[in-house]
Amino acid sequence: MERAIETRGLNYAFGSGPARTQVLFDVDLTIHRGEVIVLKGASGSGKTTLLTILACLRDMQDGQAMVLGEDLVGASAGLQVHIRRRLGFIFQAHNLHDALTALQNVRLGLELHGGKAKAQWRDAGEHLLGLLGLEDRVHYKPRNLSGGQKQRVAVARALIANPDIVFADEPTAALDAESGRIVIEMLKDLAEARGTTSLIVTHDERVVRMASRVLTMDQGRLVADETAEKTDEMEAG
Ligand SMILES: Nc1ncnc2c1ncn2[C@@H]1O[C@H](COP(=O)(O)OP(=O)(O)OP(=O)(O)O)[C@@H](O)[C@H]1O
Repeated sequence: MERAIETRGLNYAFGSGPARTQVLFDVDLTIHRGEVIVLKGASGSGKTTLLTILACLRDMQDGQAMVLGEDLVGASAGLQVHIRRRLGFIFQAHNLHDALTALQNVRLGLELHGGKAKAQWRDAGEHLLGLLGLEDRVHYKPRNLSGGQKQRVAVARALIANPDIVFADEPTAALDAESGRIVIEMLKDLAEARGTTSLIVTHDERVVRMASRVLTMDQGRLVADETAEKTDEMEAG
């Protein structure tokens, strides 16, 4: 199976000199295409730090990491941008643009990519917003949307450009149970249909139960790696 993410001996520290605090220790991780993975662990255990390194939002310091076949060690700013174009981001602070409607905000997710033809993005954007239960909010501006609705717009924006890996940090925190389930189901459908990989940092037990694999961090180390039993299908081959 093709690898989406691979790390070996990854270490990371904040600060320098006497203020230096190491927050990631010797992280070894292999994630294949099409896996929907939850990363959990106590507050401060290093989940967000690991996520932002793998998402090329933070420079590597020590160890090895490959993302989508590209080496992050010594990666130039240009290479980091190239990798980031193949990623989707769903963060808690959804950062929607106030002056734009829901649909226009979703379009922003494409501007870095320039992938889809103009006529298509609109349909794709409306389709995604519809799947997320926002068909009657397509032309609303963020100030007229609830927190959970804004979060769903951010999900659509992250997915519009067909990313190879989706990085999500507490994507369901602002959502009710049903909306949260829909978002995770979408990520699972994309995994199935396109081999999209998702790495989801969450404390939400409902999300943990839906993941195909659950990684647990404790004080900067990966301490557990559990694969959910496949009950409804057999592994091909
Ligand atoms: N910019 C920073 N400067 C210094 N220390 C930081 C910085 N960002 C995070 N840390 C520290 O690194 C450690 C790991 O933080 P991180 O945000 O990765 O944890 P987390 O597992 O995502 O926590 P949470 O579940 O609360 O979001 C914590 O001790 C935190 O205080």
